[in-house]
Amino acid sequence: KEAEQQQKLANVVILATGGTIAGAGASAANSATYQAAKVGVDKLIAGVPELAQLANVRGEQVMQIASESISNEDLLKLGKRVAELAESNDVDGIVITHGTDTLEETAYFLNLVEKTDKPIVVVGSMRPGTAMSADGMLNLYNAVAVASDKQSRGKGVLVTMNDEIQSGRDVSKSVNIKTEAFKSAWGPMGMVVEGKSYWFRLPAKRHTSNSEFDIKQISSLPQVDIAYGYGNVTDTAYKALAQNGAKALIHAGTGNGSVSSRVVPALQELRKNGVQIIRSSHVNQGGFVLRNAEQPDDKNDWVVAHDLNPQKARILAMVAMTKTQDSKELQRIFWEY
Ligand SMILES: NC(=O)C[C@H](N)C(=O)O
Repeated sequence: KEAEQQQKLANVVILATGGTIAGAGASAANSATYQAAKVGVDKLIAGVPELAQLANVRGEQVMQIASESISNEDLLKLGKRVAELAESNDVDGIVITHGTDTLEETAYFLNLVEKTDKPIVVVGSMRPGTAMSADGMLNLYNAVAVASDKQSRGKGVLVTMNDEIQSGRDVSKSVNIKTEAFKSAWGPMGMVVEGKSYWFRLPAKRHTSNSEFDIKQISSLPQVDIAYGYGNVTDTAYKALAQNGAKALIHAGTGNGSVSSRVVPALQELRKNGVQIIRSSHVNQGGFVLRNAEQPDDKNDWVVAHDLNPQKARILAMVAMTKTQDSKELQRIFWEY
């Protein structure tokens, strides 16, 4: 009977990378003061015995770090392991436990480079497992539920936080102290309640199987950096980043991705020297940067990130520049993904 039941369940692999979901604090009252990346994947799985009713679950520890320290090499390592598992006949879905600080970057990266329709769900928590009202257990339970559900196939990389199913492309950490930390300007795709998914929308942008990018063909990512726009800004950071080898600079601009008159000449000069200039916005609720609005992008040969926030624009620029150095191609990619 038990063997029969196991055969019916989906096979889900949990790839653990660290973060607060694997964090531990000194006491149950420590919801914000704790160390991330302390608990191993087997202990995480053992902490939620109900997972066994959703799927045949096994875990792998890919790394054990706080997500603010994730490097491009870490992204590639994780991406390649996900691709291997996705190709395996005995894997139906993949869950990635991850720190929340850069979860939106990793989820978007995988959304761009994994050539599979199998569900890939990235999940984290805002409180460590040792805290009162820890959110990691339920978030993980929800992630496994979504990853084992056939309805989740072909919808791009997903993020389950706070009972919501979000698109890995759109979602962003918007608050750093609440459990309802993850928001998308365009709304969640669905809800997951008591282990069941309820879907409301589909992503409109290219992703996974329909993407022109493939992790198996990417061996390194170019250096792309971000510089912030604000009152009284100077061009020092932009120039220093370029001097240090940045192939593209994401301008985390004010409002419409506007650029200070004190910075414009340096960016025009950098573009002439081959550095790609990509205008995004650092507004909190989702930017919307259009070509030639605020700045003459056609004349300057700059690119706009449209609705991608600066950190997501960095991910897309890196992935795109593994294939093209042409600014028009880059802009086409920024519209399509
Ligand atoms: N809530 C968290 O996971 C934050 C932690 N600094 C991390 O990203 O690893």
